[in-house]
Amino acid sequence: MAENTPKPAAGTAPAKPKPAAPGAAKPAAPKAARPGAAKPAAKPAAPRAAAPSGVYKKPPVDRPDPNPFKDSKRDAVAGWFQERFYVLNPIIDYLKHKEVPKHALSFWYYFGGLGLFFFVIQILTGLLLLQYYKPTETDAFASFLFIQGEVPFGWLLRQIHAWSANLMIMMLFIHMFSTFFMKSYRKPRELMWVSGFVLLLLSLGFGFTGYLLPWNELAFFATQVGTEVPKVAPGGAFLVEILRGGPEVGGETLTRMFSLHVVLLPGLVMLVLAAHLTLVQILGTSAPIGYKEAGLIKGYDKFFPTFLAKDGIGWLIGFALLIYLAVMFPWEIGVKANPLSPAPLGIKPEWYFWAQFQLLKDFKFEGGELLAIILFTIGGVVWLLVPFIDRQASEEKKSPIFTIFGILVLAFLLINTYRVYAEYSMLK
Ligand code: HEM
Ligand code: HEM
Repeated sequence: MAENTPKPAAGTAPAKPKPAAPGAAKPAAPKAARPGAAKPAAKPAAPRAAAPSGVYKKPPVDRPDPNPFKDSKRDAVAGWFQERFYVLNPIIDYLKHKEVPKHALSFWYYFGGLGLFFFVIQILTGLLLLQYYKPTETDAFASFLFIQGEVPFGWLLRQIHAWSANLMIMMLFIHMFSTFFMKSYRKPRELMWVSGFVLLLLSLGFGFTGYLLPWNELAFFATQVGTEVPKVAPGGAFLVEILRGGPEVGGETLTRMFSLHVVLLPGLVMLVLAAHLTLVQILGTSAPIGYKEAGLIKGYDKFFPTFLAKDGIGWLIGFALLIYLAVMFPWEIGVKANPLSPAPLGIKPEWYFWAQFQLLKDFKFEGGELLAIILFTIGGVVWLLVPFIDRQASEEKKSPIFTIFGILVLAFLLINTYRVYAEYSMLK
């Protein structure tokens, strides 16, 4: 009997129960009243031949058996779920066959998973911080001090949240550039690139909005500088007011940054992330152009469970690094923000905005800031559309021009970031 299969061995998939397809194994014959059904199944199914001639009788509908599993044994957990969610069986079967190619560059496939890992850490620690954090001008810094000094392990939570934010963004940059240089964005993975790019923007938004929350001096003035930027663009003054909740950074800004940080951004990230990860599952992992033809693929790992287990090792290493950094290199607490005091020396944003920050500093001539914003926006749009512009890669042909473009973008980011680092480390 199909439903009554012998007990499957632990770890192996239990034999698939037959879904209640119409007309499947079980004859539809005795259509017993469905439990809970309002009316008993119309009339007992009369044999078709017995219909009096001339009177049209609808043929009986062949409904699925409401419980095709009544005789099955329910002792295997996986089997129990499979009975209830059998419509998902084709998807599970599909995922079981997913494979990840092994080659010299396989190492770079771990960074997307690491970004995901640090994001999960952010959600967990963020929710715990929320139990004590108070997002008001008067209480924010005090609650932040309370978390750091009084709450049991509060200091560790805050340090983990702050370090994991940095590690997450670092992983995303590595993930983005590695997928760029492997040309993983090429057909049919364009939307993986586009959704990934949106995720990077949202994650930068997380960093920007979170930075103000401790309400210390550095965060306050950095947010003032950061929210000032759009002002030079047409309609920018309006955007600045929206961001700040008024003409200046103040309590309203804190409320806005807080709500963006803990409500809007998490919701948006979850949506886009769901799309990104679904695409990862549907389209699978790409291999660099020409690798297969040149015999450079050394084999394949099953995604479930082999690659996932390897991902897990990466997460353990990431976690160890995170705890080490959080304990050994605590982020400073600073002093409470005072909007009336003059801006102290050395105000700068988080490191992941340094390249743009430097560009704005370099373009300090008449109209320069607007030009910098325009250049950056055009650069961002081209970067977003790369999968659609790089036709060569989509035809599985090498596209060295795009590799050079990627190297230039990376060099620009690294050099400008280093310039800010060098300049500001001298101020200390
Ligand atoms: C649902 C997810 C999240 C929640 C509920 C949350 C919540 C919070 C709260 C309550 C604070 C203020 C406490 C404090 O400053 O120590 C905070 C700070 C912060 N958050 Fe989040 N957060 C989340 C996700 C993220 C993500 C994904 C990132 C970055 C990519 C991030 C980056 C930051 C940063 C940089 C700070 C300031 C850290 C500091 O200097 O103390 N957060 N977050
Ligand atoms: C929260 C942010 C992100 C998460 C959690 C994430 C997660 C992942 C994961 C788990 C994979 C599969 C394994 C791998 O190749 O690493 C993947 C693949 C991919 N991601 Fe992301 N990603 C994020 C952001 C990005 C960004 C910023 C980009 C680029 C702009 C991007 C582009 C891609 C592409 C093109 C692939 C396909 C890789 C291939 O098939 O070789 N992702 N992502």
